Amino acid sequence: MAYSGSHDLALLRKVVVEVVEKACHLTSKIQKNILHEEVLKKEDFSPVTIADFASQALVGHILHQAFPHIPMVGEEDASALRADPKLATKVSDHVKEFIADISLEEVLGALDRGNHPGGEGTFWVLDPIDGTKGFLRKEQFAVCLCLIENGQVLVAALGCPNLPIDSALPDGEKGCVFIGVKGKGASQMNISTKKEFPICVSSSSDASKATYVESLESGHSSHGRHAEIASALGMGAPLRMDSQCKFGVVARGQASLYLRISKTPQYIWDIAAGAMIVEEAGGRVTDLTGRALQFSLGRTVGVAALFASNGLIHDQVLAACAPAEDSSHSCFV
Ligand SMILES: Nc1ncnc2c1ncn2[C@@H]1O[C@H](COP(=O)(O)OS(=O)(=O)O)[C@@H](OP(=O)(O)O)[C@H]1O
Ligand SMILES: [Mg+2]
Ligand SMILES: [Mg+2]
Ligand SMILES: [Mg+2]
Repeated sequence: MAYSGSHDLALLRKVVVEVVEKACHLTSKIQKNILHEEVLKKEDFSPVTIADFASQALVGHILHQAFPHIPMVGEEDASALRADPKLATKVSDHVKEFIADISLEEVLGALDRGNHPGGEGTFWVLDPIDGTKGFLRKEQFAVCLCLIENGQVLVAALGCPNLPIDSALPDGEKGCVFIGVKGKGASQMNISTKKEFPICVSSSSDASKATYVESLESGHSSHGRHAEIASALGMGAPLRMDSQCKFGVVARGQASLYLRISKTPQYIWDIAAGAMIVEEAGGRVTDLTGRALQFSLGRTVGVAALFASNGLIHDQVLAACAPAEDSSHSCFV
């Protein structure tokens, strides 16, 4: 449906793509030589690195300069860095490579812009590095940014620095940005050449011939439950990959289904940008009962289990989910 609100979507798109590209360059550079002491463990034992912090500070600062009145929901904040001045300086030095005159206090302030609670209204949603474990393995990760207005994602970009540009050439050139604009479709841009082309989901309605994609880490979603659903649909082995790159590969038709059956409510920064890009590419994203995801509830979407498909096989997947799922809050099996 066409957007009829007051935002200039073309301007938003330009800023979103530029800032995601910058964050891709910054994070890719850090990824090459990241040191053990540049990785911290969060309270939930998940990793966070100087690259996550630098990426959020860079994006938070640029967005604040361009749109001072729009708040941001971001995965990270500055609390760990305020307690570790040496690490804070490292982060600040990386951000300074892109914004020469930024001070350490401005870097920390830009990071803390991520503390917005979400809900109704207009705000940015940022995952400065999605798939931090993939980032540390030197595999897939994504910089994920979108703008949400009253629960609707208006503009979204997924920067995927290590994803092959052409899925038929897995050893070929890497680095793409997936872009979606509400009502205007989705596209894929080559990070180095800036060449861009429209993308669409796969046109196959035969679920048994479809490829599905899931998280690499079995702790993030239930590989066992996914396998049961895939088996009921006659599908073969999954493609495994870290991060919201999974939404990108569904959006460009490389896979027809992304299953994410977790046990904890999913954060909006892990889902919103990728889900909108799949929908703009012609696909569908719902919980396991077929309900649309809600991005106006706060920092999570309220459900633990969801999937993205090419749309054509969506009802078959819902039927395959139904026997064991009496609600969208499914559990590990
Ligand atoms: N236990 C558990 N359950 C559910 N979800 C979790 C869990 N642990 C982590 N996370 C979130 O998963 C995000 C990474 O998801 P991925 O699909 O990239 O995982 S994987 O790396 O492919 O395994 C990851 O995002 P990042 O923190 O941005 O990497 C987390 O938000
Ligand atoms: Mg994390
Ligand atoms: Mg994430
Ligand atoms: Mg993250």
